[in-house]
Amino acid sequence: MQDNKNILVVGGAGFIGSHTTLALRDAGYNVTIYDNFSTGHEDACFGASTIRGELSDQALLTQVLRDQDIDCVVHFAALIEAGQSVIDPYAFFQNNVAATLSLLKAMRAADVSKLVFSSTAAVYGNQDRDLLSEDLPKLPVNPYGDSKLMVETMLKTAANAYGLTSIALRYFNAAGADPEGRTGERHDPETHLIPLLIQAALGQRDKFMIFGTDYDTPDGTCIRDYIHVSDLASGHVAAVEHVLGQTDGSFDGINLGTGKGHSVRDVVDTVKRVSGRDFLVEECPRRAGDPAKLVADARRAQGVLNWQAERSDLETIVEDAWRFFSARAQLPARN
Ligand SMILES: NC(=O)c1ccc[n+]([C@@H]2O[C@H](COP(=O)([O-])OP(=O)(O)OC[C@H]3O[C@@H](n4cnc5c(N)ncnc54)[C@H](O)[C@@H]3O)[C@@H](O)[C@H]2O)c1
Ligand SMILES: O=c1ccn([C@@H]2O[C@H](COP(=O)(O)OP(=O)(O)O[C@H]3O[C@H](CO)[C@@H](O)[C@H](O)[C@H]3O)[C@@H](O)[C@H]2O)c(=O)[nH]1
Repeated sequence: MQDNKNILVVGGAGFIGSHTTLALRDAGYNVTIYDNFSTGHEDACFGASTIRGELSDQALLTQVLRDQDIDCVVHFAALIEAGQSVIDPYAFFQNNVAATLSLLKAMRAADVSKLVFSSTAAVYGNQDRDLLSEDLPKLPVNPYGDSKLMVETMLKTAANAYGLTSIALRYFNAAGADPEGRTGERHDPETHLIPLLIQAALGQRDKFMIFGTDYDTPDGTCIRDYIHVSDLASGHVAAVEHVLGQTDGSFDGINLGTGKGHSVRDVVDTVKRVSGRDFLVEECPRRAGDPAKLVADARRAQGVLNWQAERSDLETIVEDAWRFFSARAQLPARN
């Protein structure tokens, strides 16, 4: 148990942040959430002390870091949709890069030197190999991946210059929901594969569209490595413990994935099977900015963090997400 360590979870009201907040509290940390609630939800903060603020507000962040006596920051706040980043890249560079620099400067001013950062598999782009290991050249194919790689570069330079100790967790495709149903994926508008399929199965959408059936993959659709959000949460707890135990400034980039890939068609079939419902599936042109295949080499996380995915077989991910979405479908409409 980590008594007395204070963690600031920036973007803690969002999908992965809310699950990580629960896991950090279960591990004995004191959590403060900092969020502008642009995509997060107040009822996903679970009574943690919450501050409404912008990632770009360096003065407020410096004050919060000092007042709360923060030992480590976990930074989730970002725009997250790769496809949208092709349409409006400046928004991604502003929110994901420029605003993150404000956070890093606030940490320096407040003398907080430990950080766990949400990076992404999108930094790898298209590579000619089955599994993506951390040492590969980074070749993002969309501005979202570029924006995350820029932050990784800032963290690497800050290790030498200012003694910042950080880990960039490069997660693959986050999915699923808290097994106890306390929180789940609530992006609005939703663009992610599994929630969209479940909404189609629940009759909340009239059809599901496959973006691209002409990729160089066995069934022509994109392949991704789906990782349960509860596994991501435990990966963050392990990363926080790791950086808190380090003394000198350092940077590390570590994959959080399973090492198994599933095509879009595999996921469609799994959602139909788990839900027991059929729905219309339409084949459409590719979505701009989608790499054909992203599957993790997940060994380094095991070696460095003693972490591996426990709940991430596709069936379990879809079952947990299905339970969460079905329960919410029973609730009265909210505005
Ligand atoms: N969802 C995935 O599959 C996935 C995969 C890889 C990496 N990531 C990364 O993980 C992180 C979290 O993703 P998520 O799916 O939980 O997204 P999310 O949109 O649910 O959560 C993001 C949170 O950050 C907050 N936020 C955004 N911009 C902010 C700002 N300028 N100031 C303050 N708060 C702000 C939002 O209100 C929200 O609570 C992101 O950095 C994303 O890039 C996500
Ligand atoms: O209606 C849809 C939605 C998605 N897809 C496909 O499903 C796959 C997964 O798409 P999506 O769920 O949107 O996730 P990604 O675009 O792979 O990006 C997610 O996963 C990345 C890591 O791999 C993260 O960095 C991003 O933040 C996160 O949005 C892709 O091939 C999409 O083309 C469809 O075919 N139809």
